[in-house]
Amino acid sequence: MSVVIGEISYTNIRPFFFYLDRPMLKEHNCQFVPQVPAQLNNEMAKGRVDIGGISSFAYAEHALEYTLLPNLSVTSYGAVNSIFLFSKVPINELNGKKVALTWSSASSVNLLKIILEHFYSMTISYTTMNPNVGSMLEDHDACLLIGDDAIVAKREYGSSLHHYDLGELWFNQTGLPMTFAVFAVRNETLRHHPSLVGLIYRSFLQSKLESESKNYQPMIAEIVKSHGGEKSFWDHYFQKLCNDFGPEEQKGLFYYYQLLYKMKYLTNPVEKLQIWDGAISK
Ligand SMILES: C=C(O[C@@H]1C=C(C(=O)O)C=C[C@H]1O)C(=O)O
Repeated sequence: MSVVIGEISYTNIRPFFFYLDRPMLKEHNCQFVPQVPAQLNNEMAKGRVDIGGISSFAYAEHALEYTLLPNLSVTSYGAVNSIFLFSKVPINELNGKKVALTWSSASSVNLLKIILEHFYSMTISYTTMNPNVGSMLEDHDACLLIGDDAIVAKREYGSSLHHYDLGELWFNQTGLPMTFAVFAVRNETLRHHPSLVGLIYRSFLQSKLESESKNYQPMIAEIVKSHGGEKSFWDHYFQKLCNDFGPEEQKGLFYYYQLLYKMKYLTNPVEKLQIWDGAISK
């Protein structure tokens, strides 16, 4: 039986995948599934993806069925540079208005609800749509995009629309980092394949460390070719993202979960972050 690895199809997850020895992992019966976060969240919930990056919100919905992998995340301390609310009016004029949300996200969609409803005390009407600013704003006052869609939209609409970076709005209100993606494994997979989970974990960690030690340069060279944009943009983007998942990142994430539960966007509270402690020994 193979172990299915979820690979978020956005550039922000690349440091964990760029240096993976894929042929070796495939020999160990691993399979890779590249999809946007909302699809991976769903596939993991259905048991069709076993391990990999998912929206941090999806972990909260399945905290009793999944275990988090330590030291791995997509986190920002302040501006994340790829999660934007684009708006026709300044953000403080959005009360009672209509906001379109990309269907590809879970963490950022719920973070936006915290920001607008809790921090700004607004009532908003939401619609979930394809991530296309033009069609989203036909009938809405603002729209949320994430990942590479948001990076491209910022190039096009950055000077004509108000735009707000959700990582920055969160940090200004809380002083805490925001973790958008975590690495999780289904508890069932961990029970059946503990040593393979260990091998996959160490491979992610090693790829992250190698990416960092090379200052992301070989990876950025590829991204400039495949995605366009200035090298200086990508340098800044990856320098600013934090890929750790230690006590400070966990504190920010836990506070996000507490607010979501209070606002009834989570049915059950997350009592604790269950983090794998067998990572090194297995
Ligand atoms: C930083 C980002 O984080 C992503 C945002 C996610 C979400 O909103 O659910 C999920 C995974 C992350 O890769 C981004 O997409 O720009």
